[in-house]
Amino acid sequence: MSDPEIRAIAHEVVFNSGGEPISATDIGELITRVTNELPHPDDVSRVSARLVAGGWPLADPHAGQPTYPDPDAVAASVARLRTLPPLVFAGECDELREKMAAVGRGEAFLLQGGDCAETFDGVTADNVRNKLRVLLQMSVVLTYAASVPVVKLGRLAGQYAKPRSSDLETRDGVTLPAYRGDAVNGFDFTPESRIPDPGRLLDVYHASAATLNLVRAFVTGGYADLRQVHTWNTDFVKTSAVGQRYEQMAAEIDRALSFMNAIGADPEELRRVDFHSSHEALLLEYEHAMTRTDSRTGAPYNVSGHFVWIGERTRQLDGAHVEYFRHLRNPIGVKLGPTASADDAIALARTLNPDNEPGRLTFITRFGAGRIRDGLPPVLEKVTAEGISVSWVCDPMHGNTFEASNGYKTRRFEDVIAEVQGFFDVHRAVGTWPGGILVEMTGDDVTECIGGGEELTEAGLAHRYESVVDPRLNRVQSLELAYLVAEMLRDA
Ligand SMILES: O=C[C@H](O)[C@H](O)COP(=O)(O)O
Ligand SMILES: C=C(OP(=O)(O)O)C(=O)O
Repeated sequence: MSDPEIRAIAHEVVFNSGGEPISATDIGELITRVTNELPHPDDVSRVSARLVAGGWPLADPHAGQPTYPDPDAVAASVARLRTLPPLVFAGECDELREKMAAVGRGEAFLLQGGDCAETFDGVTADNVRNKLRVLLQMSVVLTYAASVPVVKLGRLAGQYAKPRSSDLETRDGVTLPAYRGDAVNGFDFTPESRIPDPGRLLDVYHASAATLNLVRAFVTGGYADLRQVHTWNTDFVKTSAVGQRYEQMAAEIDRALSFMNAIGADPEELRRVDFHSSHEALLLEYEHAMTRTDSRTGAPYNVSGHFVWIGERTRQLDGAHVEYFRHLRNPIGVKLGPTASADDAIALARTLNPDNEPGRLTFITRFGAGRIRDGLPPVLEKVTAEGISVSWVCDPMHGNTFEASNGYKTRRFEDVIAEVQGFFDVHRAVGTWPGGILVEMTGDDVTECIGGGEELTEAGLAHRYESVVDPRLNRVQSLELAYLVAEMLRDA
């Protein structure tokens, strides 16, 4: 089928909607209909591509925002969200900002981790505990092996919305709106499930509240007590090579604790940890409804998470997300991918942190293993030369995703390590502090990223692939990463 013919069909699809802007949901249905008229499946994706990317009138004023079929239902959810209690306190966000300032000064290291996309079904005690457990293990490894204070930040209790590279997903010739996270629509591949449902925004609130409640209980109620360092090392991890290495370290920590006990030292810091929550603040309806004026200072805080970030796809200087974030008092992050120039970064910093306040702004770089050594230096050098106060964090996941030969979306553990190593090397060369890592990981024994000490192969991906969007490091890979990063930190 020729381009003009495809264009004609696409035109017809648009005019079938009466010339009105049409939503992603409608497009999904229309394209499924058009599919029946097209002789070859490739033509379907060509039509989709034209509809979505070719300047057709999509009713999607803000990048990454769903188009809800019923505006009244959205208004009702937003109105309800506005009445609900905060999930975090402004004072806690201020504490985290202070900690991020220490990261920016090179006095601490950020460990930020959790699922790519949380799911409502994943809100179980086991799941939350497993994630927390591996974060605690990673944090102890980094602190003990590198003697650097670690700021612990969960990518959890709010990470329910995902930006997608395509509005549509096609399976076996059927095209539907893409899954955008449990905050928006269902993962099931049916037209009903993929319709954006604003009732889910309330589910996000309740799922986040339940998760945060449990995390708070774990970190203050004894589970995070350093004397539990052995009990975090359980089941499949304990028998792995890295689990045994951890066991030796835990024994050393035990001896040190016994010594402290013998001399009568029992600092409170050993009994509990500071732990904060973070997510990408993508859905403006939700995030805005969860923004409250702090009674102490009169300043607006997003009270759905301590730290929120702007994603790579929504960091346009004149975009809705930058405009929203500029008013918040929370510590905030911005992703910088390979297309970000030094001038982009400087303009973002000037807009989002006009007072150049330490701890307020974090740049999370995600260039990819093959590009970080060329892409990061010019940005880092120019931002530093401008005297901009920012913490630098490496996301070694999002620039390293590819589709395996068997169709699974995956990442190579080796690429993840190579990007972190590149990040450390570039910072050392420029004379700046490699402030932390943001990783997509889970506390379970999943098979989503290939490589690592257990040498997971592409064929092995099928064994236990559970992520609904991007592949995560499993618990053994996460611990291996922590040891490798600890070595890099020691050298830094
Ligand atoms: O987590 C990040 C993004 O949501 C994800 O990488 C997008 O994936 P896609 O390219 O499959 O839409
Ligand atoms: C979508 C994400 O990353 P990025 O914006 O860097 O693609 C993410 O961290 O979930």
